[in-house]
Amino acid sequence: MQQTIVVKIGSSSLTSDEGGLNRGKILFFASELARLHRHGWHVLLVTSGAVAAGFREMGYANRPKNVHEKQAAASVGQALLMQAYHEAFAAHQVGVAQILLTRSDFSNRKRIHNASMTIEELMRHSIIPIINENDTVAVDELKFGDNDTLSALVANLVRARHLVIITDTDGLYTEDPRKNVNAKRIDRVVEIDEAMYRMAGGSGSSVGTGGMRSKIEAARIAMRGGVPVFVGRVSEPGDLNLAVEGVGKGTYFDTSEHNLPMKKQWLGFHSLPQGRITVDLGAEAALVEGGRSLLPAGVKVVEGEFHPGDVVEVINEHEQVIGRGVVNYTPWQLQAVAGLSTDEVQKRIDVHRIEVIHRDEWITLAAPKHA
Ligand SMILES: Nc1ncnc2c1ncn2[C@@H]1O[C@H](COP(=O)(O)OP(=O)(O)O)[C@@H](O)[C@H]1O
Ligand SMILES: N[C@@H](CCC(=O)OP(=O)(O)O)C(=O)O
Repeated sequence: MQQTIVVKIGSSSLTSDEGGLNRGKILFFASELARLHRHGWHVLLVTSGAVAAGFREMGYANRPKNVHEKQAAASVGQALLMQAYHEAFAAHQVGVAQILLTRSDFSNRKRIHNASMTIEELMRHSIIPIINENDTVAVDELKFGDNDTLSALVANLVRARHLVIITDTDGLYTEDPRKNVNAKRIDRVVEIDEAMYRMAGGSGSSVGTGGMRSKIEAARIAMRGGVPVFVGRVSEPGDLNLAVEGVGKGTYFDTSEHNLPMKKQWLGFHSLPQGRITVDLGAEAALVEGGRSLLPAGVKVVEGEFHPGDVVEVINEHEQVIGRGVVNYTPWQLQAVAGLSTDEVQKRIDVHRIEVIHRDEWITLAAPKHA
């Protein structure tokens, strides 16, 4: 069976700070990807660069910050981006297709199933799907913002053998290497913790958006889906092959212990929460460290209009998201019994299940606290 590889290329690798596409770089990446394709891989490309490619043509001097300006620039730039890839891949007799996705597509089982069927059909015809966020319709709170997270969700969706995130630095450093020349590269990561997020700064260029922080977040999502990740530089012919062979210029995120069942992947990374529950310290420890269910006693605040069976986000007393789960109560039931012992709850209301969220329908999203 052919193996699938997802490659994400960031704006900083395709364009310049002044805007506009760098055609030389597009030709280079197309030849690197075509090489993998020839070697028998199913290749999926997740590419940024639409806003960066389009803003000059729109008449803006710099990358716009306002959402509508960005969306307009992206709709000009997306066409330029696809045209450039189409020409570049045609030189290798490889066809390409455009797929634009938003987070809400991943939350809807039917839509994501359709996207996945389309991708399979394209791959059967040896066509490379080129994926970007659908910037025109993505509303603020649903936006991936950067494409790192999108690439991880795609990699989990197609059960990729590898996710390669190409950027303009050769991996994750102990600090932003643009700010501290003495920062050291981390060659291999087996577990992502809070200390790692603290090492990562924002974007180093004026065209990129996510910085290393969003790459770590992407690596965390992909690792939990069982997909190993490489984050680094691909700048010389053959570099992409080296990255896939485990000797690339970058950081490798290992997956040996991180395989989540599909149901929990959906819960954690694709579902769209319908409400928020704030829990106390004891409940946080029970959920995150004890692997236990959430009981009414630990509930402090209930927000949103959800129904039993919906997914809700759970936050701690510091307003940090600690995870998500399928809720068994309506908001009014939960408000009526928040903070009460199980005996008290059973006296007051009639619920199908006593657990607010059962541990089998829960996923922890907070990074482990050690280090
Ligand atoms: N700890 C770190 N290690 C490596 N790079 C970092 C770190 N913290 C911040 N960065 C910055 O992240 C940038 C890459 O992210 P970004 O500009 O968003 O690229 P892309 O467009 O490829 O997504 C690097 O140029 C670097 O300046
Ligand atoms: N969808 C946007 C992606 C925004 C972006 O800059 O992302 P990235 O370069 O991955 O940090 C675009 O194509 O411009």
